[in-house]
Amino acid sequence: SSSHPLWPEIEHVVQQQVEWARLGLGDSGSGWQLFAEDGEMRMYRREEEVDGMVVDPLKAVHIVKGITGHEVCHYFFSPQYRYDWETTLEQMTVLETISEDTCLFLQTHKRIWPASQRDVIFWSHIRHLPNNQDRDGPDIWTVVNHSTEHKDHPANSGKCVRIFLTVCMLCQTRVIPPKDGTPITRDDISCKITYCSVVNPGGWAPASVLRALYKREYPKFLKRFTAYVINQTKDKQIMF
Ligand SMILES: CCCCCc1ccc(-c2ccc(S(=O)(=O)CCO)cc2)cc1/C=C\c1ccccn1
Repeated sequence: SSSHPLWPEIEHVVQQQVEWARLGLGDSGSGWQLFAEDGEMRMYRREEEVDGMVVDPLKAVHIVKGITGHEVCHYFFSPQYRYDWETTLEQMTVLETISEDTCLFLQTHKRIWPASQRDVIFWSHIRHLPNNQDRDGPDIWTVVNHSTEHKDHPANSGKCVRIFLTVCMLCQTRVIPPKDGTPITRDDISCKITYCSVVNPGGWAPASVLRALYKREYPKFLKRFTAYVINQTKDKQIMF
């Protein structure tokens, strides 16, 4: 609810991330490097370091047929599906359900040798930004995940190194209604996904290890997640 202490930060970060996700990749001078391509999926990163740590921003654009932005955000936000598609997850705890569109998560991720195991605490917020003003404007659904602190789980108190992240899953649904006026089916819909993430690995991790991990894990994650949504929704009513 809007009275929660995190609300002002949630409002600010969501607006900022939606703007960031909707920005194109700029010209080649903006430093974005295409590092993975698979069908309609294109993944870009920028090489950035903070205090000698790799914090490469990532931006992926993918167009997926047969699903809507609402469906993508529903399966990305809802805790009950996460173990089905998040392969690097070891443990997920919902620390607080702030409202039906905002949760607080604690996640520990599988250890990636030779780095030590990581955990993260983040708020997650799902939002529909309808295009009610101009009809042909984009109808957007988004989920923003942004790391935060929690009094019961101080950083680096156990075996895990605390990481920090901001993630935005932004979706625009496209519908091409059948010419003969028959009802819209999944063959008439597609979703343009923009996935942005900045992960600060917390403690030191070798740049080469991190960059190899990102190169391997991010394409796998987005392909697996979108395939999961297609499979979960294929025999269900379309969620617009
Ligand atoms: C040396 C280890 C560096 C840090 C490892 C790591 C931990 C967590 C996370 C991470 C990535 C995406 C999310 S989310 O999009 O919010 C979905 C909800 O789970 C949450 C966490 C990333 C990464 C770093 C790389 C990496 C990249 C894609 C997949 C797996 N690992």
